[in-house]
Formats: sequence, structure tokens, C-alpha cells
Amino acid sequence: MSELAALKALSKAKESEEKRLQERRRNVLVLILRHLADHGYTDTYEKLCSESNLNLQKVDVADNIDLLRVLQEFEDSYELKFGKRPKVVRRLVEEVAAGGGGVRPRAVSATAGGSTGSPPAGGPLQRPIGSGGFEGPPVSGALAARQRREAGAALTAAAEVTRKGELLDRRQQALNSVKPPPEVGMQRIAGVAVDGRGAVLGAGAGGGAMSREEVAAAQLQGLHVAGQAAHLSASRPGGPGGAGGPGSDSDNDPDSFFERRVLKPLPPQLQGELRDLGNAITRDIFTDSPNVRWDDIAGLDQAKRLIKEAVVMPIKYPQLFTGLLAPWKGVLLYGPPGTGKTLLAKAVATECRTTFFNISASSIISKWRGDSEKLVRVLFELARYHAPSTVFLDEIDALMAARGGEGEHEASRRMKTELLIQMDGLARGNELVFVLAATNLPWELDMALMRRLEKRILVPLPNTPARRAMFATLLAGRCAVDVSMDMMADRTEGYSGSDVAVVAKEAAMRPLRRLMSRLELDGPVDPSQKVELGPITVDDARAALEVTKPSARLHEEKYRKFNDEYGQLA
Ligand SMILES: Nc1ncnc2c1ncn2[C@@H]1O[C@H](COP(=O)(O)OP(=O)(O)OP(=O)(O)O)[C@@H](O)[C@H]1O
Repeated sequence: MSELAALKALSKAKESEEKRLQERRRNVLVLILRHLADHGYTDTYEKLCSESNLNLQKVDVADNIDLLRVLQEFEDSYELKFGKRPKVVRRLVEEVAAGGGGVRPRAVSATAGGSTGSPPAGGPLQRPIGSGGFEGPPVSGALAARQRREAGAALTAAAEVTRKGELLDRRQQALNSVKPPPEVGMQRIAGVAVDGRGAVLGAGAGGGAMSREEVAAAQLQGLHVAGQAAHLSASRPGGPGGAGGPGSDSDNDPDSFFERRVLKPLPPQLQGELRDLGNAITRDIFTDSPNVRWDDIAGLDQAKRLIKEAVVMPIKYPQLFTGLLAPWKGVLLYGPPGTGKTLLAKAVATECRTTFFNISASSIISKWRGDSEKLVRVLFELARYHAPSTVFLDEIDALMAARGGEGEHEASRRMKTELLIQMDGLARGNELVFVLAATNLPWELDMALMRRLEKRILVPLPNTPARRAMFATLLAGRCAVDVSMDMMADRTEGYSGSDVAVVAKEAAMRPLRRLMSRLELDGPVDPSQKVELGPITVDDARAALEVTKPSARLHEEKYRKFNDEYGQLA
């Protein structure tokens, strides 16, 4: 082949490569447009149409292709090639850009298949340098090469900016550690005080002496942590009570980011006031997992088993639960107050990663009185839309006491009817939407509702081993060696789980009270003196048991009778 012919062939090959690249860029945009349209991101769709000069009236994806499938195939082929799933998305943390005061995302972990560097300044939303966009004439080979060079230079500059930013960040951190701003002061104290399970409180982390108020505040902070152990796993990082809050441990765990649920935008059929209601309900949806594990709930083995069978398994293995074995759509959890009904519902949502709608009857009644019928409709619409979902209706008795009673408000009657209609809809449909209703007064429920809550599960008072387990967890590391968990468990027959938590808190308060009164009497705190929060003694434990009475013994006989008549016995 002559030199000229070789050059011509080369240039032709380049041209067709350019063409393919252009086509690929356009295809990506069309795939994104289709994805946005299918998933209801209408505003973004419109915007992208006008920016890219494309729309789905002009072009559309070919049959059997969509973005999710493309991604899935990429993941499969990557796994085949490298023996592991690719990490497609990496977590970014937002931080104040050094110097500029703006917010820019910064990568904290690398993608499995990607680079470890930070993205260019400006963040991932910035149009990639050299992309050329779909609009405009095709990019020539020379131009593309120049763009690649420019892109390389821009990346280097961006990396430089990031490095400088990090240096500034580090300097800022150093400054902060010397002179904390007022709101950080409490965290500094808490850092010392949280260790307060029999811990030693000394000088603050900043090196300065702590004032008496600071020590007291720190103590209270420590107590607050104990108070959150209103729940067994409060001491677990990211556990309930602190789950998902800003700065919580789960925030620092890269994997918890991937557990966070991405909510779709509201369905387009919700318009006007229904849309407002939809927005209000969406705000109450847990996007973070409620973070309650089965093991966090002491005892209740039978209730756990029945709930797993009724709700968890059908979500995990839907193919086994069809026809006659179609899952129950309504489950009633009933029993004395404070026995773990809410915890059980949260555990279902955590274990199954369902969208969790937590609606208490009192909020429907107080917040939505006039609109409660519409609210119920929108709630179920959203639950279906975000399926698999669990709708937890707490205090259902307040909502669904027998209908038709004297003085029953018309709006309330309509709301109840709507709830029944919606539950019938669930029973007929195939969506994985479960209603978990909870009540302390099951005998007051409307019979029509009872019929729809097909599975009824008693959540009883905790037995002795369960109470023992609760005390052991709640008081871990706080007691003197001779405080016996068995004694505490034996002396709390008839107490509910939340009563047990109150006893534990009351016992933990006693050493704190002693410390507080010493602080009050002794005058200014000498920074070199160690201030000790002593352990809970046997006397403390006994006194706590003495002053805390069981709150849930009432109606014992009624629960038994109701369970015999309507409950699930095995
Ligand atoms: N089985 C249990 N294991 C661990 N903690 C429990 C248990 N039961 C109750 N608790 C404690 O009691 C608190 C209240 O529990 P929960 O809200 O689940 O009770 P509930 O049955 O829903 O109460 P109510 O009927 O009053 O709404 C929990 O936060 C937890 O601290």
C-alpha cells in the first residue's frame, strides 16, 4: 500500500472512531432521558432535553435496552472478568471548599474499578472536559486530541487545587483544635464524658480546665447516651436512637451509604393538594434504615418467628408465596404498652430493606384531621409506588375504634372506610406492601378491620431471661461486681421492656446524683483532680427497683382472653 493510501486509511479509521464516539455520547443521553422519563424525574428530563437538544419524541432507545440493564450487564461482565462486583459509585462527603466557602464534594473512597483520585474541582455535575456535548458539529480528530490534552491539564490543576484545599483543611482543623468554636465545645466535653460508663472525667481535650458547668453538662451528655439505651442496642454504633443522624457512626461507614434508600420522585398522578400530602408523608419516610436488628430485641421469640414467617420470608422469597400461600397483607401486633411492638416493625423494615412508613394514629388525627381520608389514600398510593414497603400504623385503636358509635365524626368515618378500601386493594394486588398495625387495646378494634388484619400476633411482657438480657445490655460496664442481673430480672416480673429501661436508667442516675451533689458542695473544680462517676451499687439497684413500678400489668386477663379468641397461637 502506498504511503498516501495508508494515510487515507488511517484518517478514515479515525473519522469512523470519532463517529462512533459521537453516537455513543448521543446514546448515553437518550438512555438517560428514557431513564428520567420512566422514573418520573420530569423537571430534570425537561432540562436535559433543552440542554442536549434531544427529546424522546425525536429519538428513543431501541427495544430491550435501558440504563439499568446496561449497568447490570457491565456488572456481570466485570464480575466474570475480575471475580468481584464492581463498585460503580463511590461515596463523596460534602465539605466547605477551602478558602472559597462554597461546598464541593470530595471522594473518600476509590471505586473498585476506577481511579483513586478526587474528581475535578466543581464536582461530578460539571460537564466533563472534552465531552463536546451532543449539540454542535462533530469534533475533529485534532480537536479531540487537544481536548484530551486540555482535560489532562485541567485534571492536574484540579488535583493541585484539591491538594491545596486539603492542606488548608488540615490547617483549619489544627486551628479548630486549638480554639474550638462554642458549639464544638460540647462535643469536646462529650468526647470525654461519653466514656462515662464508670469513666474518669478529667481536663478537656483542648487542654483547658473544665468548668463545673462543663463537667455537669458532660455528665448529662453521658447520661443522655445512657437514656437512649431506652433501647437495647443504643450502645451499638449507628444503632437505634442515633441511627443516621448527622455525624453518627453510620455516616462514616461507607457501606451504610449504600444502604440508604434512594426515593423516587412523587408519582406524577399526585397533583395539587394530594401532591402536598404526598410530600408531607415522604418527609416521614425513613430513608435510612431504622437500624433495629432482631438481636436488638430481647426475648419475644414466638412473635419474631411469626413475623418472619408472615412478612420477612415473603419479601425474601416471593416465588414461594403465591396462590394459596400468598402473603398476609395485614398483621396486627397487640399487647401491653412498651413491649417492643414498634421495635418489631422497625426490625422488619431493617431486615427486609423495605420503605418504612411510620404513621401514628395520633399524628393522623391531630395533624390531618380534615384531610385524613385523603392522607390514607395518598399513603397507600406511595406505599405501592415505593414497594416493597411496610406501613406501620401505631395506636391503630385510636384510629379504628368500632365505627358507627354515637358522636362519630363524619370525616373520621370516611377515613376509616378509606383505610378498609385500601387494605382490600392490597389484598387483591401483588405488590409487596404490608400493613403492620399495633395496638394496646385490641378488643376495641372495629371488626371489619380485624378481618383485614389476618395475622394477629401477641407481643407479651418479657419473660425472666428476656429481662435479664435487657438489664445486662443496658447496664453493661456500669455496675459494681456484686450487682446481680438475675436479681434484677427476678424482681421485675410483670414489667414491660420500657419499664425495664426505666429501672436501668433510674439505677444509672444514682451514681450520677452522688457526683452532682459532690460537685455542688465542693465548690470550683480543680482541673488536676479526677472526677469519678462511681459504679451502680447493689443499693442503687434495689432503690431503683423500689421506686419504679410496672406500668403494664393492667388488662392481663383481657389480653389472654383476646389471644385465645383471635390470636395466633403457634
Ligand atoms: N423486647 C425488648 N427488647 C429490648 N428493648 C425493649 C423490648 N421491649 C421494649 N423495649 C424497650 O422499650 C421501649 C419501647 O418499646 P416499643 O416502642 O417497641 O414498645 P411498644 O410496644 O411499641 O409500645 P406502645 O404500645 O406503648 O407503643 C424500646 O425503645 C426499648 O427501649
